[in-house]
Amino acid sequence: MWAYLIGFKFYLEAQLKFQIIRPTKFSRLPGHETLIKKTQKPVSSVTLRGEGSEMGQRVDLWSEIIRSEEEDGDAFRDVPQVEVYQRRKKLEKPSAAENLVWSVKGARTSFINGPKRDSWTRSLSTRGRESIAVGAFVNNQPQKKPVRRKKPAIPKGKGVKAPDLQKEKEYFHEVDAFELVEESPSPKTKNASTWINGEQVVPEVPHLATRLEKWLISKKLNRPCGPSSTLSKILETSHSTTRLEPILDDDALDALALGTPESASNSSIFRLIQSGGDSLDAEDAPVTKIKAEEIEFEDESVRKIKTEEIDLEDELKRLSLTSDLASSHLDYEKPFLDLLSACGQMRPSNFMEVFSKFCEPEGIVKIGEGTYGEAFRAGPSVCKIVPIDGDFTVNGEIQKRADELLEEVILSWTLNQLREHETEAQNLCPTFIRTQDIKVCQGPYDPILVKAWEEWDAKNGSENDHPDFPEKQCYVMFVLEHGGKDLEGFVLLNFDEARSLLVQVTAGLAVAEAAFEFEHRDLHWGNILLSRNNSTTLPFIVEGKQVFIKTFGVQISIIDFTLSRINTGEKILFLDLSADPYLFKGPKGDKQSETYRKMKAVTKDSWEGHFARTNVLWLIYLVDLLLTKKSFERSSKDERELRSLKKRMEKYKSAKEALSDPFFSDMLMDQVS
Ligand SMILES: Nc1ncnc2c1ncn2[C@@H]1O[C@H](COP(=O)(O)OP(=O)(O)OP(=O)(O)O)[C@@H](O)[C@H]1O
Repeated sequence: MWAYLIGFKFYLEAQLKFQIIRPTKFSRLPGHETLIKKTQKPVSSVTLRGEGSEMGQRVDLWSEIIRSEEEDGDAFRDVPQVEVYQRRKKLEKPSAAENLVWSVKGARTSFINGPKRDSWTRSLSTRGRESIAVGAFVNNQPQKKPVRRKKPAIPKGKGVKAPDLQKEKEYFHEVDAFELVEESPSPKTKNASTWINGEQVVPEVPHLATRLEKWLISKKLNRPCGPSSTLSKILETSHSTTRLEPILDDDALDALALGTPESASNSSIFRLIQSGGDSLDAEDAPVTKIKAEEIEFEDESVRKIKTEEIDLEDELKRLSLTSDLASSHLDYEKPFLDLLSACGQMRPSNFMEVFSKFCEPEGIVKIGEGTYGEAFRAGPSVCKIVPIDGDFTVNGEIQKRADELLEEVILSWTLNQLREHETEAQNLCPTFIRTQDIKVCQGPYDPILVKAWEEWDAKNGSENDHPDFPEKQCYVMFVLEHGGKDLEGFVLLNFDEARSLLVQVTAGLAVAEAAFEFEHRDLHWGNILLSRNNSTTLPFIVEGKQVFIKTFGVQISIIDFTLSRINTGEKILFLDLSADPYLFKGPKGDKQSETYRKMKAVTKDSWEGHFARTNVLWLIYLVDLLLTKKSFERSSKDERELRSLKKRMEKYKSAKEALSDPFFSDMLMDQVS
């Protein structure tokens, strides 16, 4: 037992030395007193040896913790609290002046300046992404306005007075209910794999560790800490190749609450598992499994305990780690935590950490911008940075909220499934841009990014605000495959390239419709990217049928799923466009704004339902665009063909139906040519 205590003592020293004071919101842990009470008995009477305690002196650690907490309660409350970033509220009704500003790109600030760009996009300042759970039957008829999913209220204040085990159970059930480690299988694809390959780490907050940390912090406030211990070094030099897997089921909860130390250690809150090659980054998973053989103790006396007390080491380390998690995670709002979790992170990264995985800093070049995102090329990838959760406008728009981005994250990962070549895949296409990674970042723009931004501005004249962000600013960074140039800027050489563009978009939408009841809902020419390669065909599978589509050396990628609607199999994610009346007030006769209005007519302004016809509306827009806005080598016969395609498309209800149009037939092949 003495060895147990030496280890524990070292642990405490390590904590006091290395613990960064991250004031936590203990009030968010209902019932923690109960947990402590349930777990205190088996470990309450221990003997401390060594520095700071007399040999053989028996110390009731939990009593000590509880007593000192009571004594220091007020002092502890004085620990400075880290401000929690507030999510924005829904916009008030806009002023009449704002109403005048139909958000033509480049005219976000005023009409007087005139648009800086030929094309325009929309203002969706009041839009809010919605999701609803998928029922057995999805009613596509106009429905009542969806009610935003309610999150359970986080208990405020410290006063969870009456210990009640049932409440704890409910709390954990509640936490479990919001975990994002859920799989999002497609309703119709065979690919029921997790959408992030099981890489998430769900930050369960262990009450025990929090309680201990609180005590440690209070101790740190009261006395200086000594030199580092060997144990602290072990804790510090954790391996990066392990990750956390939550296993907090009922049994584990029971064990944690009621069990002996043995049972508690056997059913710990986190199970440490070895991860594969490309799993979480070191900074994302600061967890290690300590093997007895690997531990090098400096102190000979401690060496003796090496083999017999390894479980204690594990437990102490786990406490340390989970204590870390607890303190950092309690500083965040629930939607932000969910977003972090969906991105496989414990905390936000900084920009350069992420960029450095793809290229040298000098290699970063800005390549495009949207209302919300700034796109930078980083090696073979594109990093799209979207500021979130700030309380000031960016590019004239209120910043998106973490929960809105979370849905876009889920949507992006879900669409990735359509690229997975599995033997029994029912729906497959390479049309939607591949999402390689998504990370939450924090901090001001790095000077390298600012420089890249300014260089692009000097050349192209940015419509966006100069990126001056505060320390606390958070962002979502989408790491995407480079899809090429957008249709607006891409020079189509001939009719073959144009019709390949059309067939690829149509087939891609048909596949996504079949797999996920997907509608893009914003397929303007900035959201279709094109690149040239040596391909002649690309493989698609639509509802189990394989086809090869002629490319004529041009491959397209669809981007920007902000307005998109999808049925992941478990949830329907969509943006309630009825909250953004300006979207439908674009210039008369403009094909893009007419398309939004036509969508509104089709959906009857009820956006949660599946209306595959919206995809056809964007196909018609594309044909129009090719006829009127894009110049490429074409004959009058080619133009006639395009016009009659457009006419026939008026009858189609879905991209799938459109795909069977004779216009496409000679571009769809059963076998590779
Ligand atoms: N994967 C990519 N490959 C190449 N360029 C890209 C990629 N993603 C984005 N871009 C460039 O960045 C621009 C802005 O991206 P995107 O449209 O996704 O941003 P946004 O803020 O959502 O735009 P919007 O104003 O339409 O809401 C694109 O028009 C394109 O030029």
